[in-house]
Amino acid sequence: MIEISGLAKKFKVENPKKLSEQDKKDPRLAGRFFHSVKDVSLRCEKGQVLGLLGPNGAGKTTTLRLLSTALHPDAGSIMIGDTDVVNDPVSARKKIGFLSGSTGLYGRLTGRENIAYFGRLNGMSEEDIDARIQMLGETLDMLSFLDRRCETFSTGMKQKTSIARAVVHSPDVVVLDEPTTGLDIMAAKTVIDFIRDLKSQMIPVIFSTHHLEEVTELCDSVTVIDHGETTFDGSLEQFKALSGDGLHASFMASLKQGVK
Ligand SMILES: Nc1ncnc2c1ncn2[C@@H]1O[C@H](COP(=O)(O)OP(=O)(O)OP(=O)(O)O)[C@@H](O)[C@H]1O
Repeated sequence: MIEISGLAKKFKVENPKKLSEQDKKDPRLAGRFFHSVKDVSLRCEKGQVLGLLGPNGAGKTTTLRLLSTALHPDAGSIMIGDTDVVNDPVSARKKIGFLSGSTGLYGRLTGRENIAYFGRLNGMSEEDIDARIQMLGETLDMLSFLDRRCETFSTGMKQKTSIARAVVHSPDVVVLDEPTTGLDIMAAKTVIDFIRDLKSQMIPVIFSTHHLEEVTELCDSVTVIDHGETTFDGSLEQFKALSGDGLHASFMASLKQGVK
């Protein structure tokens, strides 16, 4: 189970002139600080898939980076089971598989070498790494290109390799930041099937997306973040019930109504 409550994170704005026009007008900008995440709470039970939705700049990536220990929050708590992520990030990191939108692969290493390197960082034996890569290679349909250098990879090949790398150590929970963005239909389907497979193993998954059809297909619960605050956190059924007019209308309603 993953439980986040009252999460907040602000960034010091070094050069206000460099802010985007959207950020300059954003009420989260206060003096020299931009309060990217102001009050985010969510809950994802064992074996559930949670879809994190929100407009551009809402604070989804910042929330997921806080959850994955890449950032330290200013306020709030994050629990994975009985592990306190904020106060014990080293233990928490072993439990989390995190796909960030920005992690690069080592271009001169093969896909297999990139994944194996992370396995070693996580203290896995060579035997376990080999077996795990074989399994992930099959599930993510990567066997045909695993032994090529990553610098030759397509976007889809890179994303599959990044996902395999994120979960090589068999984490208890998986956190994916926009895992299907930029992928073609076949690669996106493989990633969706992979998330479904994690769910069947009772591994909770939190992923951010702008694709509402992925939410219908995969999610048990939905959290909407708007301007750094949770405006909806509930089951897919409750989310659908926000409007009788489809998921897009539910999303719009979740922003307007500020339903908690
Ligand atoms: N290091 C930083 N310094 C200053 N502002 C930041 C920093 N990181 C993020 N922000 C701002 O915080 C806000 C939230 O950003 P974040 O990337 O979390 O949004 P998002 O919901 O993931 O957006 P998108 O859907 O576009 O990926 C944005 O306005 C962004 O410009």
